Amino acid sequence: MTAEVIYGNVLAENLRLEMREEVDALKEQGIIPKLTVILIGDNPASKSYVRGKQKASSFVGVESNLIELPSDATEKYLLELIDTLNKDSQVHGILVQLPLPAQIQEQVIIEAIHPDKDVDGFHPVNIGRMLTGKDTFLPCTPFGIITMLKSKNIEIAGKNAVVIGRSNIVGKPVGQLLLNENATVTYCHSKTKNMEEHIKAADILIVAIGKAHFLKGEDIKPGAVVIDVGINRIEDGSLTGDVDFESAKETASYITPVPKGVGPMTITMLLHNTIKSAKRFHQV
Ligand SMILES: NC(=O)C1=CN([C@@H]2O[C@H](COP(=O)(O)OP(=O)(O)OC[C@H]3O[C@@H](n4cnc5c(N)ncnc54)[C@H](OP(=O)(O)O)[C@@H]3O)[C@@H](O)[C@H]2O)C=CC1
Ligand SMILES: Nc1nc(=O)c2c([nH]1)NC[C@@H]1CN(c3ccc(C(=O)N[C@@H](CCC(=O)O)C(=O)O)cc3)C=[N+]21
Repeated sequence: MTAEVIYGNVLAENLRLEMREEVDALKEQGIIPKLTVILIGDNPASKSYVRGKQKASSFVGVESNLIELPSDATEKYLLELIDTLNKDSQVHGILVQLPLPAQIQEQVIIEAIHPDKDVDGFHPVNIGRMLTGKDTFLPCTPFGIITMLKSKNIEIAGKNAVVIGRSNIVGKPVGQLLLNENATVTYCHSKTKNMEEHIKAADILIVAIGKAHFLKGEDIKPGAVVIDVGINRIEDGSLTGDVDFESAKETASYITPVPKGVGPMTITMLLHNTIKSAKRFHQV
């Protein structure tokens, strides 16, 4: 079997075209969705993601404002900046690019962003709302993954979904969203025993660990759906996922590539959340 490739970039482009129309209509009512991105330090990967976000925002018509801080910026300064943005009625979404330098505690910053402007969906209030299945900002990468599965009418209910990785931004929330869709969810992580057995039993596999070519075609059940979240820069400078795409596509039924897979969907869901926030603020 050769898998059907789910191109996130194609789906993302279609969704962005729809969003552009929605934003045009909002602008006619005087509403301009606005996202503020805070980038601390000069990590090249972070800079590259932030550029992607800026480009996509301008395509859709979402106003996007980038605030760059030096790598020695203090937690106190960042908290004051967030407080100002929380109070700024023109700003609908605030995103602080992760990871943060060591002197700044990630959780303190995440909790300082007002839940109504937390378009990343990382605030505990929004995580709690997601957990209980309430309407909220869903974390962008997990939301993008569910949207990709649904775009291909892939059945989730009753399936064995295995998530490899348990970070707060990807692994844990994607498992929760799959559970909300009635999958039977297993999480694997660095302490998991007999991981091969879990992987072999998976109908839907989400790989989010950050290790190039970790998963091979021979590891998976024939016909499994494979979602590759990993972004790894390898020796030759190119990007590759956590999945050995060439071998896995011979065994899987559906597979996502890297690049052009989950990454562009993450950015698209960020714009979706920003537009949602603007609409909610203006009660439309
Ligand atoms: N495409 C996109 O939009 C996005 C892509 N990414 C990419 O996804 C990948 C994961 O990111 P993130 O979740 O932030 O990563 P983290 O580094 O925060 O977490 C990695 C997770 O993988 C687990 N893990 C690591 N090695 C193994 C192993 N050999 N076997 C089993 N589990 C393992 C860790 O386990 P433990 O908890 O036990 O340490 C941890 O839970 C990265 O490549 C990142 O760049 C991230 C965000 C968005
Ligand atoms: N507060 C916060 N929110 C995030 O959502 C967040 C973050 N911090 N920190 C880092 C991770 C990573 N992330 C990516 C987004 C897009 C691509 C993406 O578009 N990738 C392209 C390739 C881009 C390229 O060529 O460099 C692709 O896969 O096709 C990748 C990774 C968001 N993250």
